[in-house]
Amino acid sequence: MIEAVATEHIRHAERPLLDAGAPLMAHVAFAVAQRVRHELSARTGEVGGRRVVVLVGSGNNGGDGLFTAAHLARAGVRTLAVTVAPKVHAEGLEAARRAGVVVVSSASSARDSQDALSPGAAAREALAADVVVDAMLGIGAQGALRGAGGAIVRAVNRQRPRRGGPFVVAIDVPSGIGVDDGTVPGPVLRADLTLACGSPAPGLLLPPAAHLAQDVDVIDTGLDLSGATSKVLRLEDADVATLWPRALPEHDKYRRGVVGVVAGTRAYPGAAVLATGAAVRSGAGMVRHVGADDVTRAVLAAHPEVVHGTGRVQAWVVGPGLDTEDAAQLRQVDVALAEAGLGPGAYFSGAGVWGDGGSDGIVPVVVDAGALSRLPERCAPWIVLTPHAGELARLLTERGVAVDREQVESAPAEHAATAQRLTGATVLLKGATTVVVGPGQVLSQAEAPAWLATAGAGDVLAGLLGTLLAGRSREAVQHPDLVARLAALAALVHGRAATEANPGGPVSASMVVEALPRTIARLLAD
Ligand SMILES: NC(=O)C1=CN([C@@H]2O[C@H](COP(=O)(O)OP(=O)(O)OC[C@H]3O[C@@H](n4cnc5c(N)ncnc54)[C@H](OP(=O)(O)O)[C@@H]3O)[C@@H](O)[C@H]2O)[C@@H](O)CC1
Ligand SMILES: Nc1ncnc2c1ncn2[C@@H]1O[C@H](COP(=O)(O)OP(=O)(O)O)[C@@H](O)[C@H]1O
Ligand SMILES: [K+]
Repeated sequence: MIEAVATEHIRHAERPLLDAGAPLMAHVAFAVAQRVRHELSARTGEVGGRRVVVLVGSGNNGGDGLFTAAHLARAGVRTLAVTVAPKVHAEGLEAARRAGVVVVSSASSARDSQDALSPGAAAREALAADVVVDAMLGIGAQGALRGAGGAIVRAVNRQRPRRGGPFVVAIDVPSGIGVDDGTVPGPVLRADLTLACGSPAPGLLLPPAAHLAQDVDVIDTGLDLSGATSKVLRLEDADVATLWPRALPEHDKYRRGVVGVVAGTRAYPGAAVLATGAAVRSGAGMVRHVGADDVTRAVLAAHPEVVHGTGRVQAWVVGPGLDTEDAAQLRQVDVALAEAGLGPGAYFSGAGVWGDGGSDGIVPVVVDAGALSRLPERCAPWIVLTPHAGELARLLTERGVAVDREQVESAPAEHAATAQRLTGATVLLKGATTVVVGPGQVLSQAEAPAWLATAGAGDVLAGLLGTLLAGRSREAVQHPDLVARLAALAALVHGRAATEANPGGPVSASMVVEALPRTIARLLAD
């Protein structure tokens, strides 16, 4: 599991080390220089004589960059440091100059001096380099990258080819991202490699900034972050075996978990086929489908093991392909929501109301697509909402927070957290990076290949999550912390199955369903 702790905790953890004189910046610079040398040699076959441009800001991130430049120059790299602020880290500057780094300034105050380089010219230098080191801003960033740095990045972004071009290494974060919320308030140089100092900042895991950070590695600076409370988590493949509901010899099909799926209409039978198929193929003990007869016929033709009609379940999946005109189906959605412990109009007033939780009547529910409009005013945390950005915007607007899809996409974590607060439910917001917010928890998963943005993929995710919640139904109700993790687990496996279905190429939702059993087996064996 990757943990990105809020930058206030990083600051707090740095303090005692810096007060004790620990050479953190020297350590970071050495590690960054090592990686740059490694990349140069892997990409060009040599280190000496290659060209590196280091973009240097006013704070300690710039200091990291200047000491990195000094190391590289000493290794024979032709190193140009472009400062983007009038004042930069003094010792770093001296070290860089002493080592033979060519230092020029793009800051507006330096424009008339001999060592000045216009942002346009600096951008050309950067584009011609083998490696660019982005050391303009770290966790001290406030708002959009301003001044010469912003101008250089805009110019580079206009001309940088999609493939080829310089390899960009960001120190700590790509400069100018929202370090705690993952927003992208202005120009940012997309990094091919991000070397986080001590701990990744939350913005490296949260979209849309996460898409600009790509490959993230952490330089261990010895920070003690054990007291950090505010964080973003990302599950890794190694976490799957710990969280997955195991098939045990003493389990019969009921104990393995029964998933009830209320999905599909005559207009959209495919959603029911995909959601039930995903539930079956991810290992549910039994899957029941509730819907019109001809929809069930389509379901049974594809998955004969599905059982038609209602009965006891350990988790519900409601909403994929739902017809909001179908009164019978909507009634069944309301029944499922009522079985979560909170019927329409009911209020959740603390765990005590539900005794020890996990009694037969209380089961987790995945609420997708058409069923999102049936939510009670307050939900238990074991109700998991699975909207995409457009659906989340609608849900928030209905609850008095008027936002559109673009606003949700520009700050997904914030809007998912608002929805979590307003509903009480756990919220899984789908996207290229999927964000899950439960009470006091934020997780982010980025396994999905871009090919997964295809019709029906969301139905597959809902069915898969249904199996996970059914398999750990009681625990999910008794320990709601588990619910957000299971939702993130579903997103991880969904993304991995999409890759496994056709590595590097197009996938259909049905192909993802097909790939689930072998993907899960591989992840459990890892
Ligand atoms: N964690 C660890 O173990 C270690 C961490 N270390 C490193 O320290 C870094 C944090 O350093 P930091 O505190 O000096 O902040 P940093 O981001 O360099 O610069 C802030 C300065 O930038 C400016 N500025 C702000 N916003 C701006 C904007 N939008 N556009 C333009 N300018 C803007 C603002 O100046 P102002 O404009 O206000 O005068 C402010 O003074 C951290 O990211 C990591 O790299 C290592 O050195 C050691 C081990
Ligand atoms: N750009 C993308 N890259 C990777 N995965 C994506 C991207 N966009 C969406 N997805 C994933 O594809 C699925 C689409 O779900 P959804 O929009 O509900 O589709 P549908 O309603 O057709 O089933 C979600 O799991 C989402 O996380
Ligand atoms: K940076």
